[in-house]
Amino acid sequence: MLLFEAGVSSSSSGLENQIFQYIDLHQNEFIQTLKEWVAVESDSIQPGLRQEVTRMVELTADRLRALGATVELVKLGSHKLSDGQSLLLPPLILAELGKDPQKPTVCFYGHVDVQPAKKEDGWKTDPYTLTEIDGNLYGRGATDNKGPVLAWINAAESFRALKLDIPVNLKFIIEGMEEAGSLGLEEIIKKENQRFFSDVDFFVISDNLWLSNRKPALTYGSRGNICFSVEVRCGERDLHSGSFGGIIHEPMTDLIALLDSLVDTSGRILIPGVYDDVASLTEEEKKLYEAIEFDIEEYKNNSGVKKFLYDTKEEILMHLWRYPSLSIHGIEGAFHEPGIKTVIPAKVIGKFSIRQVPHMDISIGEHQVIKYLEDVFSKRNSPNKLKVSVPTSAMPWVANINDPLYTAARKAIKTVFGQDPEMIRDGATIPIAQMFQNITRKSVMMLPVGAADDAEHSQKEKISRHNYIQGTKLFATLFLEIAKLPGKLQEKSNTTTTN
Ligand SMILES: NCC(=O)N[C@@H](Cc1c[nH]cn1)C(=O)O
Ligand SMILES: [Zn+2]
Ligand SMILES: [Zn+2]
Repeated sequence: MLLFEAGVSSSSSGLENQIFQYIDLHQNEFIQTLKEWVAVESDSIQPGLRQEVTRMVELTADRLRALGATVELVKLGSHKLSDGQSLLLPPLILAELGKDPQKPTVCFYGHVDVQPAKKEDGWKTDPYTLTEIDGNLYGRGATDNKGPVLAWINAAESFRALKLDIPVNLKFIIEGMEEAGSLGLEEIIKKENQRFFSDVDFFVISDNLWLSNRKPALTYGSRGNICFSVEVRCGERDLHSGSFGGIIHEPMTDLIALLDSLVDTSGRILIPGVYDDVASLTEEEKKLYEAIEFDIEEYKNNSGVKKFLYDTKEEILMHLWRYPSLSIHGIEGAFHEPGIKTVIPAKVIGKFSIRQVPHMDISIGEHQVIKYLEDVFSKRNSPNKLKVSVPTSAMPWVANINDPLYTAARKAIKTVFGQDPEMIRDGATIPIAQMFQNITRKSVMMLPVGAADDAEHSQKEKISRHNYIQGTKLFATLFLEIAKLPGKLQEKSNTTTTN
């Protein structure tokens, strides 16, 4: 069996200690860089902030160049906004550090765009000023995903600073549109499959959280997502509700009825056929849920919500990971500011999404939803215009946990955190996971460093100093563990799915 020649000797624990010491000593510098990154309002959702996303991508490229990496900024073109205008997408980073044919090649994916955040949303600290309170680093993007991206870069930097050979070749794919559905990404992965990705052995994504506040996790699945926009329009301009209220079919009333028809009070999706293709639950899979350590009270506390739809650990985990869910996100055109405005909006757009699971199909899901909404709408006898569109969608992903990449990660987690990881799936969507697996047929793993209470997308997003610094050590240790793997094994053993 061929071993990757990676310069790892039997004294690798001494090597690890040397690297860990360096990381501990330089932790404040690593936090300072995270502070500089969080200060960039790289919100990919609001068109007015697109320049900041591009600036953030360029800052990341500078950091990679400083590491010694070769960096390509790939143009992704533009996309259409709902008002018909077209907007440039930020470039995508493809970078590489090391090209030794004797070493395995690991490609790291991350994103440097963030969800919107405003102090007025209820943040206790300014979302774009990384603020340390009781060992936690609060700020938008701290855990999703600037912290983990920097942890990976810090890990490589630590080898360089210590003049140690990095035992793997590193590749990076860093995007600026993940939070908006990874626009333009799939095309590039297809295009680069025979070039940039051709020599990649392993893909590592660190863009999710542990299941617990304390216990590390390794992730082998994520849900997909179909995002829907439902537009109802009565005319060209808003109307005075004193002059027209009571004599017209109001778009908002139609829209609320449509949105209200989607889910029942138990959380069940009411669209006919939605559950038809959901993978059936096997006895073997059932046992996986029973064996997982999961503190319902802790998870509830993290959410700030008093009661969940389900009471048992198994039901909760299954409804997060292996069953679809439907969430309503917002209404464009609705008057949402404080005060009273007695208007009838002429056009409103409702937004909701369906998290998909194996073996649901995106196009079947789209058709089911469109047909259902048209049926519900037709029963209202409204003369208004209904338009349903799908701005973005992504497929679910499940990997084979017996892949050697997972073995390497388990060992690295045990070394750094002193305990075995919880093997988990994630209820969120990482569009690139299934793209990597489908297109490249290589091993894909998600290795989170953030804890369950990191409040991704929320008003108190944070990463703890501990997790950021231990996460940096984890990635450095992973490089060493991957270098010890038997070569070429991964060709045989990826892409098998476990539902
Ligand atoms: N950190 C991952 C994440 O939050 N991903 C988004 C991606 C997405 C899916 N549909 C639109 N964006 C998520 O909401 O899961
Ligand atoms: Zn993310
Ligand atoms: Zn996110």
